[in-house]
Amino acid sequence: MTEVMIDKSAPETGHVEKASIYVEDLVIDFPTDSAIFRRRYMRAVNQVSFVLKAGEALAVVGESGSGKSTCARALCRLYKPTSGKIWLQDVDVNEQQHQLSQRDYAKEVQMIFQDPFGSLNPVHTIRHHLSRPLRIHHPELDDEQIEQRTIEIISRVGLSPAQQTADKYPHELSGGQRQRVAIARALAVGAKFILADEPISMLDVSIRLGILNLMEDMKKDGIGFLYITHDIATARYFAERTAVMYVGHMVEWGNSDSVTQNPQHPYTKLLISAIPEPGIRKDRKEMARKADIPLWTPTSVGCPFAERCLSATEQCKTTMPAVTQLAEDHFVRCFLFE
Ligand SMILES: Nc1ncnc2c1ncn2[C@@H]1O[C@H](COP(=O)(O)OP(=O)(O)OP(=O)(O)O)[C@@H](O)[C@H]1O
Repeated sequence: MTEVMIDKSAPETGHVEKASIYVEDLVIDFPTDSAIFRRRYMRAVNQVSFVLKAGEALAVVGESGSGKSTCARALCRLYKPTSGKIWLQDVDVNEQQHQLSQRDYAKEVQMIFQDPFGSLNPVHTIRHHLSRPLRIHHPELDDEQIEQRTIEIISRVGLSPAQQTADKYPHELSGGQRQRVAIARALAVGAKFILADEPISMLDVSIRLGILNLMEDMKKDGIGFLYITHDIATARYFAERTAVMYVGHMVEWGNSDSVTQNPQHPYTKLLISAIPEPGIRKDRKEMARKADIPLWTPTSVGCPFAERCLSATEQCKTTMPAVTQLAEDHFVRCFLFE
């Protein structure tokens, strides 16, 4: 696999110099029935574009069902895009002709999940969980080197004493320790990108920061993160850039400080209003209309937030707003800014 970095400019993501994983107009439809003819579909992801860069994090925030995990799964090649492209460096990862093997791809891109226990095998020790990917992805290493690397990686993710941890089984570790093992496994593979799907949401509040700080350290080693979260406050803490998704659409994105400190899209404002602040009572009823989250289909039109938006006009119900650039790295899809 070639290591050449491509130079692409992503119209929807601003100033992109050295793209690493580049997602262009990603669309993912899922069938909603099993009819052979006239099968109906829902559109889980619609025209999403973004770039993941080495050594940086992009946070994707939004409510449940907004298409965050579907994007990550498509990046892992678990779902094939209905349309749109995903590039790893200069390779189209879904290109049939020069098909990148899953093993080569997994070496670059790994996913970690909300529930680390679900991705660890209860009958195997931590040593087994880490030495196996080392053996598969680094066949040049002998047994002694594999043991040495295993212990190094366990220490690297902050689990000590490393030798004793290696002998433990997943059930003997706490939730936070298990998430560190999941991260260690991505390191054992040698992944350059980690797709972290709500990696701290199931953990005790007291240990969440430790995991975020570990991932922050890994950015310094050049690892790029897609950080999926409901929690816009941690997005700002951990990620350089933030994209806000609603019903499969990216509605606002850019530099995390701008998006979270100076939100412009009515939906981003609503999300931020949901962050609890001690001593301040907020009335979210004033921020949006009560309406069901729409089921988006390939034939849906307009802005997905129109039904809930207090500023919506007739135009919002029939036409998708274009992208407006608000600042050097701050973009929004909303007629209020056109
Ligand atoms: N394999 C699938 N088959 C059919 N529909 C799916 C599938 N995966 C996801 N969906 C639907 O796609 C939409 C987006 O789901 P997705 O899991 O990506 O959202 P999310 O933002 O990650 O939500 P959460 O935060 O709850 O994980 C949802 O309506 C979901 O029901």
